[in-house]
Amino acid sequence: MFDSRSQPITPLAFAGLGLGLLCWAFLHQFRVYYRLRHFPGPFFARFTNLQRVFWVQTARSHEIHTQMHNRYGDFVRMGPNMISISDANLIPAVYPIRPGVPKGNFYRTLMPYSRQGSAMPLIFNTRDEALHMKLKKPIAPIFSLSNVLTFEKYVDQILDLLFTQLDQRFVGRETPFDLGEWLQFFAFEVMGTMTFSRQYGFLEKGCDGNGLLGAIWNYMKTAAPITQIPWFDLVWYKNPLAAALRPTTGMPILNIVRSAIEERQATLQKKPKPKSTGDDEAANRGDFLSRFFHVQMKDPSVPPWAVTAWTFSNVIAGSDSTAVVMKTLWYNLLTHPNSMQKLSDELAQAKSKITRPYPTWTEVASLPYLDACVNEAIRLHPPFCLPLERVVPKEGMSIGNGDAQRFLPGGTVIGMNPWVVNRHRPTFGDDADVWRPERWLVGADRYRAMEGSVLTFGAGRRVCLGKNIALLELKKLTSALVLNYETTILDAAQFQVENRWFFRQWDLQVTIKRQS
Ligand code: HEM
Repeated sequence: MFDSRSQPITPLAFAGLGLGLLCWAFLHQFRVYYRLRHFPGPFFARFTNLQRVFWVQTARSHEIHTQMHNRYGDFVRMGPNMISISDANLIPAVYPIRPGVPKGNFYRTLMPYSRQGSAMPLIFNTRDEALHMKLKKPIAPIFSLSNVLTFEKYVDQILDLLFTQLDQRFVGRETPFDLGEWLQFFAFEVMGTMTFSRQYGFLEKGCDGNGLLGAIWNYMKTAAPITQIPWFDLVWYKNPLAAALRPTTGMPILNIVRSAIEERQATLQKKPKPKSTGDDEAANRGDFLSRFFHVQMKDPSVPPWAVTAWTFSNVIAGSDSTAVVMKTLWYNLLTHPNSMQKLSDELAQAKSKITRPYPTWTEVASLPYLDACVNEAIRLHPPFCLPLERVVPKEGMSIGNGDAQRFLPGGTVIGMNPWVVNRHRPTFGDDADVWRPERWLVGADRYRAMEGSVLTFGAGRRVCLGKNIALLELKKLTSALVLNYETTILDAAQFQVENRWFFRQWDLQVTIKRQS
């Protein structure tokens, strides 16, 4: 009888095995190269994603992606299996409302990972379309505009805190300070208060005292290069051995969320249980956390960890992103005195009386110039600036019209970079790179066309859930600041940007006085 254990492995067998592996690797690489050979792109992108990693590490990948599209056209092969698309008209094809074009592994790298458990899926990062619906459907109504307005009182509360601090620390002292940092503090405090009625203390202390903001930035910076080679995430970060040996980057944020939830759970347990779960009205007067608990109580199909996932989503997706747009908006208002003057005149001459010191949403929501400035800032500086990746369904799909139509085989990763799309010249004009709010004031049809072509909030099935909250904050904060303060930028050249997938800015040094 043949006994394999007794057969020594000969050098010849080794050589055969090595040769077999080499052939397999070669054929695999050739197949990967061949599938997308029709798409133009930089040479190395046909064979490796490392170039994409390198681009991210330069912190200027938005510029590199723009150059690539200028050079190669609307469809660019940026990796062996990745096609980047730049034509704003193709947004509905790449990001359809229907299911079937799920998010790619890019998003797995953005899942928080803890030592206790595995990666936590959030509405934002889950690739599983059924789970996405399960998480999103029960809470989507909370984010509708009418519901969001029930959170307006929280914005006023934080505006009050911001103004008190600005008055005490900077007004009348000619002391320069980083307005960008204070806008970030503001956005975080608003989300913390709306979400779990807690302030982090950034505004009161005037700094990132507990290191939360640093931790979030670190989390984004660590994840950014890995998003381009997601397999590496499993080897280097998301496995029990790696997690046991070093702290995971998402931990401090999760800890704050968990402690707020535990505190609330303890309070709820002390209270007498309601006779029915039907008191929607009472629950909907509270913060997000009370509404999330209410939703969970009413719907047994909601997973037990959903409240943590929803709460974490609010903190991580809703604070820094809004702050980034605020910073761009303020940088541009301060460096374009003409825009500042127009906005100030609009507020002064508004037909309906504007409440001081904090205008209400109803008073400012439809002021055309304010709206144009907000839209222009949203267009010019998207806070998430790498292609938002999706996976082509296995039957493949055709994208584009006429001669420009391309067939993408199943499994191909496709995506559009909001920075590139928002500067699509045929859509936004030849001056797409510059601040010009007036482009939004040329009629309803043009406005709608441009609005549908801005990718800052994503699009389709996975479009941002918190857009109404962001707009509420942006319009209220901007109008309140313009009405109450006279702000002067010190040195516009100091303002810097850094794109690590999350695309943030630094150093918006200003001085302020109270408006006379
Ligand atoms: C100016 C501010 C904001 C910007 C630019 C922004 C941008 C985005 C983008 C680009 C996406 C989709 C990403 C993709 O396709 O991969 C997204 C999704 C999401 N955003 Fe926002 N966001 C902002 C504010 C907020 C706020 C304030 C909240 C919540 C309070 C929020 C919650 C979410 C959630 C839950 C999703 C996931 C939606 C889904 O997958 O169904 N965002 N956001």
